[in-house]
Amino acid sequence: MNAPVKVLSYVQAAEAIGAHAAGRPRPGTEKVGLLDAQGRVLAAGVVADRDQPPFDRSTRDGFACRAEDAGGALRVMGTVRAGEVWHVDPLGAGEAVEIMTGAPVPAGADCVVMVEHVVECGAGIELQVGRMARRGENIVPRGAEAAKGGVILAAGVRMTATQIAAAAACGYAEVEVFQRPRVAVLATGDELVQVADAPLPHQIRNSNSYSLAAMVAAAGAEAVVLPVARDERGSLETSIREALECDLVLMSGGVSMGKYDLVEEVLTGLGAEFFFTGVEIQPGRPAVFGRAMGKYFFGLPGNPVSTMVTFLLFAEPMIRGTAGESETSPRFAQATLAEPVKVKTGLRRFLPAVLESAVEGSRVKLVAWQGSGDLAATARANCFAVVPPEREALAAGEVVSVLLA
Ligand SMILES: Nc1nc2c(c(=O)[nH]1)N[C@H]1C(S)=C(S)[C@@H](COP(=O)(O)OP(=O)(O)OC[C@H]3O[C@@H](n4cnc5c(N)ncnc54)[C@H](O)[C@@H]3O)O[C@H]1N2
Ligand code: MOO
Repeated sequence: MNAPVKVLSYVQAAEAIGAHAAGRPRPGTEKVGLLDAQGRVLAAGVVADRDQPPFDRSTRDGFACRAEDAGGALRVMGTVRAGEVWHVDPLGAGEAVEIMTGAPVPAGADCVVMVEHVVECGAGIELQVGRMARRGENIVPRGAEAAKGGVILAAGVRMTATQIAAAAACGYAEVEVFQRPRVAVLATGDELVQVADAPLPHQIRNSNSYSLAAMVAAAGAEAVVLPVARDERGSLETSIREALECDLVLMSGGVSMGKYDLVEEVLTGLGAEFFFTGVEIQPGRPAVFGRAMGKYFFGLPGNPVSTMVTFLLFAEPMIRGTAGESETSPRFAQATLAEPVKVKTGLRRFLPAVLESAVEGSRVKLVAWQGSGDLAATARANCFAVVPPEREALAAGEVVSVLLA
């Protein structure tokens, strides 16, 4: 018995994924050293242990003074450096303290004038002609960045360098993160041989288990790579049952119309429900998403580029949701087409392309390819340019979305 046909638009499929990803139960947690938190998802919020900054902080090397006095000559009472405190009396009228970037502003001062904006005058200093000082200038007040007890990082955030630094600034030597989900990778197909084996002329090396394992790891999960399943009901069912012991299952191949495309049939026999059995995209049209024995699974089309595109669009958001991450959307950017593009309408296209990234006016150029089996061309690409389903011809200079790999 085959699964009911349910073909969605890309937007509908993405919404379905988003809804299921958001509803995942929270994984177990563990504590890890701060540097080991790179790429992990925070399970408990990081809270400011004191005001940030903890004192009124000078943002410039210069002189702390009262703005209302800065029109005249100022007596320099001493120096305060980062790591020091001005313990002498609060600043009075006409007084200044030499101050370094990062030092606490002495009591009584309400601005810092930059050293390059003053001139010496007698025993003191004065502002260069035409310069003004404003109250609060070059000072970040205590607690302006965060108040003591405020949440700096919420649970569900993925930790990269910035979040690690923010946790370090709050005194966290360790953080609580979610355990990594275990994601089964199951390639199917009688034509497949292992990478190290010599293929016969009609055989194909199994590359999908490698692309999937690498992308699963990059998404912050643990890949459990199972032996290739053969296109035979009994052994396929055994392999799928084993895969369903993991938190999430990624299968590749066997989801199209061929006589030996048995993945959906076997899943149906296991009582699976299907959320979609196709998406109006290319590559990746036959992509399948469902749930069996309480576990979500993807049947990703076997063509190597289709496998990767559908992973990025659907499987990765689901992995991120399963990992406890609150933001799960695929990463899209915008760029200008370097050359015109012509395609057939009806499917949203994700075409291998090179993004020439620039501070302004990033450009994207398609890579010539032979379709969704062309791994060699795709290996020269660094993104996929997106062509909306209703567009047949796009002109050079048009802005398009690109899916970042
Ligand atoms: N009559 C139709 N034929 C096809 C349709 C269709 O709608 N009607 N859809 C096409 C599309 S689109 C795709 S994509 C493929 C998807 O096919 P399957 O998911 O069933 O995948 P297979 O047939 O098993 O393999 C397709 C292709 O990919 C190679 N492959 C498979 N697994 C691997 C792997 N692990 N590593 C490397 N390469 C792999 C396989 O050898 C085939 O060349 O169906 C179209 N056909
Ligand atoms: O849509 Mo299939 O994924 O082209 O080759």
